[in-house]
Amino acid sequence: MDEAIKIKVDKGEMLPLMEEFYTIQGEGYYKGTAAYFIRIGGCDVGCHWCDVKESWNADLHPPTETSKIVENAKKYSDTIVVTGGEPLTWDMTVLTTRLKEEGLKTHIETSGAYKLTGQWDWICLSPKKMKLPTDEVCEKADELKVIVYNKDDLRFAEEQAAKVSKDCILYLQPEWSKRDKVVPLIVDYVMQNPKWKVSLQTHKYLNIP
Ligand SMILES: C[S@@+](CC[C@H](N)C(=O)[O-])C[C@H]1O[C@@H](n2cnc3c(N)ncnc32)[C@H](O)[C@@H]1O
Ligand SMILES: Nc1nc2[nH]cc(C(=O)O)c2c(=O)[nH]1
Ligand code: SF4
Ligand SMILES: [Mg+2]
Repeated sequence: MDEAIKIKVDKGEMLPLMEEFYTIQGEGYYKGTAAYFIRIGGCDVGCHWCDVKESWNADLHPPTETSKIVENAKKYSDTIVVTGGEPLTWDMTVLTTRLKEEGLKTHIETSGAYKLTGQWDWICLSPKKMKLPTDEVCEKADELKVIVYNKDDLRFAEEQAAKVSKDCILYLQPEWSKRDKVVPLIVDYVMQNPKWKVSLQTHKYLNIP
């Protein structure tokens, strides 16, 4: 990569943009709400069931001026969901400062594995066993969304729930390919442990991005 571009990416003035789209938030607390999604490339957490593996290699996604991303996003929605890849791979300060200057609500989807940067109105923390979330993101998370691939993920979910604030909303979300097997487990678990709620990837049922 050109040295000048690399410097800008390091500062968050440019970001490797994979895709952006206006859709309905499919998951978690804001499920059903229209929002503009900004998907930033780059992730080395390595979830074997990740549904956007094409996002992992940041070099495949064009470094894009952060101000251009914001100028475009503001045309679509007052709620912007920043996802990836793992957005906290990058410094989110410039992106979120500019989004807030435009009066937009900033939401993040993150594993929390890297330093929390940026100003967020809503943090969706989806922790992963391979790279655990930082203490700071656990304290600040508004929702905890644990993906359930097998039974051990319920144990992991409780372990992670012990680290978030008392107001954090707790979700169990079936891993998509295992949904037929794990949905009954989740349903039973939530009835037995009603501090948890079910989250489904409703956009996949609706056939929207
Ligand atoms: C693709 S990730 C990107 C953001 C960030 N890297 C993270 O993992 O939170 C967006 C959300 O999709 C969830 N997710 C990814 N693959 C999934 C799958 N196969 N089934 C269910 N949820 C999945 C993640 O746990 C996360 O909550
Ligand atoms: N509709 C829709 N809702 C989503 N919520 C979180 C998503 C993500 O990939 O981060 C996502 C996504 O990819 N599409
Ligand atoms: S952390 Fe997120 S983007 Fe990275 S591999 Fe896991 S689900 Fe995919
Ligand atoms: Mg998705």
